[in-house]
Amino acid sequence: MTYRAGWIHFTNVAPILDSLQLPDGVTAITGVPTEMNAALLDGRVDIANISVVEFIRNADTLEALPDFSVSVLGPVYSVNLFHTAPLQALRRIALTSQSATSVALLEVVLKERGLTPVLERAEGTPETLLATGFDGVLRIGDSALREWYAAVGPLTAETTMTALPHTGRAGGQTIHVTDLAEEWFAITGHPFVFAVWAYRKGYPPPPDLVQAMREARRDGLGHLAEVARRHAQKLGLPERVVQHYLWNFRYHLEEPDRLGLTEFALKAVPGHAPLHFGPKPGRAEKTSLVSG
Ligand SMILES: C=C(O[C@@H]1C=C(C(=O)O)C=C[C@H]1O)C(=O)O
Repeated sequence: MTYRAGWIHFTNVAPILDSLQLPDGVTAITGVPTEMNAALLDGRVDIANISVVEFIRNADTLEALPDFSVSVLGPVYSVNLFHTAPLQALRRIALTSQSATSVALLEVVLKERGLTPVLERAEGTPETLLATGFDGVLRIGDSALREWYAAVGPLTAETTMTALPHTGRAGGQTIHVTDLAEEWFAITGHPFVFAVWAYRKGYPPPPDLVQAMREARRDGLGHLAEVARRHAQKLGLPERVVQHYLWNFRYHLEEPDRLGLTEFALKAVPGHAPLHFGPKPGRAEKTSLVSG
């Protein structure tokens, strides 16, 4: 029988997915987070790297791989609130329909800061939305990374990504950029987990798929400069920017990531069912970070 995978194929998972060789009997489709969340929940795929908040909301029916995630400690660069007024003064924020986790993270951040702007789903670029009655726009993924860099770049030989300003220009106006993972770090001191690889309980992926994913991740992280070069071209961004962007992710769901996940689950989905993870890989299956 075929085992069906659904991949959110944003650039941030390129170090895992680019060199993944699917074993025989495994098929894959791709889509944005909300599409892959729905595909897993309504049974069109058997495993997907889904929005972590959907994993938490559906903890009674889902389980996740114990050693895979898309996490960061500090800024992420691609989950951004673009705004024209200061954060404290925002009245109306447009939400991307691609995201579940980042919407929930925005709600947590606003609550922690005691802010109550109106949140509405609306599509478009930050420029067009900010010109049509919204004073904040939430964006995720590759387009958010590009829009962030267009507003606050360029990166010069003397600066680093973390030194880039949080204010820039777009469409002739001043734009503030609030990185939601950086906000999370300021509030909690923990990493933020955006995605986990989840499947329906009792229907785990075949071991050769998981092994292939571990090998692909080892290969991707061991050749990060090449992955970054390829994707810099696709994104139309400098290689240094994409290399820093990718190097900054944590893909292993380690103890600090789990602490961040537990805290987010408490804040975003109070009363959720216990979270379940598959068995950790045995010694023989463990893969080191560097290839060779
Ligand atoms: C960091 C990101 O994480 C993604 C954000 C998601 C969401 O907001 O629901 C889901 C999966 C993640 O891979 C990003 O897209 O920029």
